[in-house]
Amino acid sequence: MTAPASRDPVPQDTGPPALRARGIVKRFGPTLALDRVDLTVAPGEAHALVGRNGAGKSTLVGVVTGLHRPDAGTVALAGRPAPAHGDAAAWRARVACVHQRPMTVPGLTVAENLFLGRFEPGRPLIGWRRLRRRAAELLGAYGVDVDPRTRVGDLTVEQRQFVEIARALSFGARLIVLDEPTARLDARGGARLFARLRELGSQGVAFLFISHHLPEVYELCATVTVYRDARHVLTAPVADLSRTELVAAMTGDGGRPAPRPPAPATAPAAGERAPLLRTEGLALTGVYGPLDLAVRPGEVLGLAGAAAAGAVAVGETLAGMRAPTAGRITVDGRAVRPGRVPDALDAGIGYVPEERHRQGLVPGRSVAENATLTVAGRLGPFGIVLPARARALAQTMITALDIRTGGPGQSVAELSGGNQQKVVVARALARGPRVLVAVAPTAGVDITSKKSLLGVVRRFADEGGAVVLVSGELDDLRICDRVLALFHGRPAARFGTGWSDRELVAAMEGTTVGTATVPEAPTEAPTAVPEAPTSVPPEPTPGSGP
Ligand SMILES: Nc1ncnc2c1ncn2[C@@H]1O[C@H](COP(=O)(O)OP(=O)(O)OP(=O)(O)O)[C@@H](O)[C@H]1O
Repeated sequence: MTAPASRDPVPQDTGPPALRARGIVKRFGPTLALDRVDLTVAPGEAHALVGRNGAGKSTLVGVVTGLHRPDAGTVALAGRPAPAHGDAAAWRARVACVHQRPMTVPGLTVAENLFLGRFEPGRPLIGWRRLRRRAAELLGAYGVDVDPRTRVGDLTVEQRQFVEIARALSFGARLIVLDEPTARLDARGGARLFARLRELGSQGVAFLFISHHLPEVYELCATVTVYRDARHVLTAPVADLSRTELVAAMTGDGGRPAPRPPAPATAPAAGERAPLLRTEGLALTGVYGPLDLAVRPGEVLGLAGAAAAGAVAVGETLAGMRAPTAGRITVDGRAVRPGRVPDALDAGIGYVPEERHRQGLVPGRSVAENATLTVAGRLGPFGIVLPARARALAQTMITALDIRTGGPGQSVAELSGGNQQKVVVARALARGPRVLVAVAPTAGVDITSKKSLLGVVRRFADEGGAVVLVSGELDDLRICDRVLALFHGRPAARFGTGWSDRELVAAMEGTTVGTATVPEAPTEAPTAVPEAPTSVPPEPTPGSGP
């Protein structure tokens, strides 16, 4: 991405900081989300802001982008005081945030989105043709190769992010906040994004980078700031801080150990080896298949691949969210009616969706209500939910999954992103499913919680459940007994335990290296039934995994 020729490149380390936040305090009711925190980002600097779920990162982003009014403290952008709270246009001209979730309007074209909010009332309207031409010029100037007539909803995540960055820069912003920008990109997409960010950085554009993925912090950023429990803990050059030191700063000394989660309600007898979940010829035309999967009790099957690989759609089909065009699904030998969520639930399939904001949570409801949504029928007579019972069940889940919340009665909308994700997992487990289908379960979850959450998934299997874990994250896939890599919806390679990162990434990208087995038939089911339970790799430890 190259800046337009008219923009003078700003040399690094000159001029006032791109961002200077001092003594920021922000409360939400009784919650102190930020306690006198500071943050300074130099021009052209890529600055990481890291911390555990609930540390206050998103709140700080809200304050420095004009979304939240701080209770105390000052914000200056490029040496000038930040605009007044509520003056959205003025904020947009100074700083922009590229979120995990699209902020662009999916139904509008790229051109329309680029010029959204740019015309003030009373100013002459611009013709569509001119709008498209100007959009093409703007995209060209920033090196974004996208047709301005494309609907934003039809863009890939990567293209959408580039459009959002180009849009922000065209408004004049020289500070861009990136909130987990690589969470939904594959490895190549992430590399392309970083390359463009570096280019922009060399032209003086500063980035505030929020990520739970520590290797990315080391790869992209010069400086890192750590917040913990609403406080600023440290700011240091990334090169001066080892991974262990960084994790220690994030977790502090009082890192709570992950308690054991409740066992699945209907754990099958040990030694039962018939597949619990099976698919036969499962296919969704143009997306994936046909697929023959077989997952036994005690097993975690990984489906590796980004959304484009069809892996997410397989998960959605198993959960009844999508009707397949062919094939069938059985749980414990019984056919599950396809395309219906209630039937999948009744068959014992628990589901952790990818898009927790869209599919996962009811925002206005409490943690207890959300966590127990799928078990309402069991929480009291005649379908009446007894709040005390719901709260008690939710409290078990809060403890088991280390959900940082004021209590079961708190609204989920008030939780940090990572803690919301844990509520989604809690809900999937609340019903005591026999099969768990989890799509990108650790997205947005901090390093310590990630470990405990993957531990929960692994234990669910160890206690007799069957798991299908759909993810492009290598750390997620490390807990799997077997991994099937999909490419364009077809099995590209399968692995037992002990694969190398390079092998698996290559398989997800459609090439094979090393010891991967390329399935001849469209099946991943092992030909021989293992005699003993497959070995479980050790859980990632803080410091050894991101
Ligand atoms: N709108 C809100 N109402 C009430 N409390 C809130 C609200 N937004 C955030 N909080 C609380 O403020 C604290 C900080 O949350 P924040 O979202 O800033 O954390 P975070 O570091 O971004 O976490 P994550 O990594 O999980 O996204 C949390 O305790 C959270 O519950």
